[in-house]
Amino acid sequence: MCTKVLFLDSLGNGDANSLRSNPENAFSDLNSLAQSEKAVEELLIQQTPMQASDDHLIEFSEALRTVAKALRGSAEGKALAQAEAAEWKRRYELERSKNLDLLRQAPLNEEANSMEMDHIAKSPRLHVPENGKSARYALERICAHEVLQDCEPNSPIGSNNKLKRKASFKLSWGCKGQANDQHKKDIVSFESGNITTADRSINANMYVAISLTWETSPQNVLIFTKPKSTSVQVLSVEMVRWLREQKGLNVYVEPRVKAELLSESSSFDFVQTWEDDKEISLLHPKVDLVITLGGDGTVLWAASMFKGPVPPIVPFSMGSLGFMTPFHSEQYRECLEAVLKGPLSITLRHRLQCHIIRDKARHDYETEENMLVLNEVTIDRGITSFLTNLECYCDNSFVTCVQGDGLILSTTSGSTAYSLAAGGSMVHPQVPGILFTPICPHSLSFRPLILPDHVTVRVQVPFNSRSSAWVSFDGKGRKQLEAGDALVCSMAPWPVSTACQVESTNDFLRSIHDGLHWNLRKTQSSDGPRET
Ligand SMILES: NC(=O)c1ccc[n+]([C@@H]2O[C@H](COP(=O)([O-])OP(=O)(O)OC[C@H]3O[C@@H](n4cnc5c(N)ncnc54)[C@H](O)[C@@H]3O)[C@@H](O)[C@H]2O)c1
Ligand SMILES: Nc1ncnc2c1ncn2[C@@H]1O[C@H](COP(=O)(O)OP(=O)(O)OP(=O)(O)O)[C@@H](O)[C@H]1O
Repeated sequence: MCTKVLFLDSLGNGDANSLRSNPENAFSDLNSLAQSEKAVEELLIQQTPMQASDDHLIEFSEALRTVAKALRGSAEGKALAQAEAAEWKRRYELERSKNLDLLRQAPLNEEANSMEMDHIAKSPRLHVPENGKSARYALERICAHEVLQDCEPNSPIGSNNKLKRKASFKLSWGCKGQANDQHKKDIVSFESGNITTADRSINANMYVAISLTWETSPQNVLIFTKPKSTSVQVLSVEMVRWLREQKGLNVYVEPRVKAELLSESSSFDFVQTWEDDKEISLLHPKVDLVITLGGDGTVLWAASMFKGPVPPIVPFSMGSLGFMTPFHSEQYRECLEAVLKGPLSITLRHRLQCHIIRDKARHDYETEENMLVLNEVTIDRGITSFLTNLECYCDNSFVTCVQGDGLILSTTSGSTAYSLAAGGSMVHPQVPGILFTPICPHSLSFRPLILPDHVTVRVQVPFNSRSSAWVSFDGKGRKQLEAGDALVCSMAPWPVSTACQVESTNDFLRSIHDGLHWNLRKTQSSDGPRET
């Protein structure tokens, strides 16, 4: 009897605890559980005569066997999920590094073909980051801005006319951690116009005000406008004319806007556009500055046009809310004068890169394209009435299973959008992090989380899910996730810089005060009881 009690204790507590404390050992735990279960059976067979007269003992032993089976089932499930998570992670990392390599190589190869070595010799001073990068890095920087092609009016974006330099700029960080707040530290050069997130070892929280200084004057401006708005159309006509006639800039617009301008006057012939959406990928090397006329949706739209680095964006507010649109359209001349002259304060907004991995295409080399979001990626139940069943992993750790209407993975920029409506916290857009916000979870204890920016989040629809789920990217481009499909999401290396009216923190606070009337309350009068 004593032996049985000891055995019960080790099975009931020891194994379950080791599973909790060290999930990597799930497979070895499985073995020990299987052995334990077998031992229970053997014990029951050996001792049948004695237990036949002891009904309670039999009942107890059967209960024990059930517990052992349940534990084994759970450990099996966990081990499989972990093995699968590790495999997804491996595949994702492999693909990610391959894509990054391709990205790094692409401009260099293109440039090597089209450029003479004397261009390199003539290239201006380099600002290599202080921590030092390889010669290859330096060569990339030299090459990057030399090969950009200029376009004659009316020619499509990609046509090769003559070599032209894209305007270069540099960013500097006002460092609050120093004794003197005015201290500025150059982080990286932007001669190629490619803004890439700075070294992660830098304590991002120490840096507050980021300022952009033009090293050469911007020449090419791309304007995105909210469609079907008369006020926006009127302003765009005026602004394009001013940019050309007063500032002598090349202006690019979307094909729809060019048609609108031409219907206004044939003198807008100088405005450049593109014919084929594929040419949009050539926008970045051409454009020094992006202007948006609309609300936050137009900023999201503009950012979505750039699948890699994004030129600085100057967002004019012509909508109702405007968290990312600090500039007033009435003063566009003064604003643009100041921006073109520089230096200007910017908010460096992080983006998430998202990737769907289809179970059906598990063994295919080709996978779906990466999506970049400035606000958030949402996984929801779509039109089905079933609860979502979403298994979430952060790197290799199981986070939780979302049973409810869905889940929002948001940037800190998007923290004031859908995530806020679902109960997530508002976070300053320059704080690095990924918001993990459930939508109507069917559990009282499911509070939103904020994860660090270096993690990879994987959301998977399990095979036993009752329904599929739907993914949308900044509220657009809905895609279905079938059972077995997964969405993998991590911080993208290409942030979006938006110009500030005053400075990043000031603009953020103004937007939550003006846009949301955050914590607006009548001030209590002094006319009443006081602390004595
Ligand atoms: N329940 C909700 O609050 C809800 C539901 C769906 C989508 N959205 C948001 O709408 C965004 C798409 O915007 P849209 O303009 O294309 O669609 P839209 O025209 O439907 O506008 C959605 C609203 O969200 C605001 N918004 C967008 N980004 C914001 C941000 N970063 N901070 C604060 N407010 C923001 C816009 O100003 C707009 O008023 C999605 O990314 C999502 O965040 C919110
Ligand atoms: N250039 C564009 N081409 C196509 N669609 C666009 C473009 N710019 C904006 N949109 C879309 O138009 C919609 C409305 O845009 P936006 O949010 O800028 O204006 P708004 O709704 O008036 O602003 P607010 O919500 O602040 O009142 C968004 O869904 C956005 O994606």
